Amino acid sequence: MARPVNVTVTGAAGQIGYALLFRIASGQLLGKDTPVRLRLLEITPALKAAEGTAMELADCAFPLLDGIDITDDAKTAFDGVNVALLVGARPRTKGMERGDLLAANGGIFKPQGEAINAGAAEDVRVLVVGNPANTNALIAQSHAPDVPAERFTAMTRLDHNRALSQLATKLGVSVSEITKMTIWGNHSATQYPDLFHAQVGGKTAAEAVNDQEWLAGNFIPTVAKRGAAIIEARGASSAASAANAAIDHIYDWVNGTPEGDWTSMAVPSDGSYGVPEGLISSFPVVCKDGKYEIVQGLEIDEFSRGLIDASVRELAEERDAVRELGLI
Ligand SMILES: NC(=O)C1=CN([C@@H]2O[C@H](COP(=O)(O)OP(=O)(O)OC[C@H]3O[C@@H](n4cnc5c(N)ncnc54)[C@H](O)[C@@H]3O)[C@@H](O)[C@H]2O)C=CC1
Ligand SMILES: O=C([O-])CC(=O)C(=O)O
Repeated sequence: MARPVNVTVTGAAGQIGYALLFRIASGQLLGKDTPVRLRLLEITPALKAAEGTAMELADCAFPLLDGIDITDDAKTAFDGVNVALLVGARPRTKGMERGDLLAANGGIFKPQGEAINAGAAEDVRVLVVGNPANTNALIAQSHAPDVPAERFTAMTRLDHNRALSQLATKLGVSVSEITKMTIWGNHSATQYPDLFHAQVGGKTAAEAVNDQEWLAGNFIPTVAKRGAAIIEARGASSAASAANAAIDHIYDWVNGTPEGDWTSMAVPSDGSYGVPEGLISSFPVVCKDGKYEIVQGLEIDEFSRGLIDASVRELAEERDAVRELGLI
């Protein structure tokens, strides 16, 4: 049996945490041969609830679960961490301005970035789920100068999976018949799900759909606003589907994307496709040998260009706002 991998989950007592931890412990994050040691980071008032979840994890008797530690101290939580899932964040509440939200999250992601810098394992991989995910990842990354920047990523895999599902339903095909879906930009309503490079039945998805009105007026807004639609329907934000996407993101990063396919991850831009260097923006990526690479050379038409630019502009504004607040 391989050596146990240290997986830290922040916000472990929250709703995504509850949907995520059991799947990690059962081997779905890293594979059926890899034991995991879980570290749960919570704020002090939520430690008791995290203990309850840990009791339930114990009651599952997962053979791959090597141990569980619970803490409210970021330094302890990230000491020796191999996979860091940063889920806990400060949600926007009534009357809160955008700047207040960014500042409150800065108070979470700055110390967590510092703790990752201080104690993480050499091979650490970080996925930020907590919103605003891309900018929270940027804050954490900027406080971890000794960790390679590309190890900090943010989650757009839920958007990617939502896009696959919407397209499959429209075309009456299985999601497994669709490859090369891409989400560009920010995990927000400005994101751009791209059907001009997705493939289905030997054509691009845009050709297979052959309905620009549906693509622009229905598909894109449905995917981009799906989070809000779930909140409206469920009375709570997406949790199981978000946990599922986090599992997919890390699993593919570690084990590779399937041959001939790619996935979407928000990663630090190297300037590809005109996205300013350093912004943590969603791109098509291929994962291999435990690393990801941004897919190069895709032709971007005027329609896609405008939508990618708009989402990237929003990311640049968020970066400028956190810079002004002294958070990066
Ligand atoms: N990127 C994506 O696609 C998605 C992101 N999200 C975001 O994920 C985040 C978590 O969602 P839920 O689990 O539903 O929220 P939740 O409110 O149920 O749980 C969040 C947990 O984080 C904890 N927390 C707060 N500050 C913390 C800190 N400094 N350290 C450790 N834990 C801390 C809270 O005590 C709480 O238990 C939210 O920001 C949500 O908007 C949700 C769905 C999709
Ligand atoms: O809006 C939220 O809090 C949840 C979210 O990110 C999503 O479902 O995409």
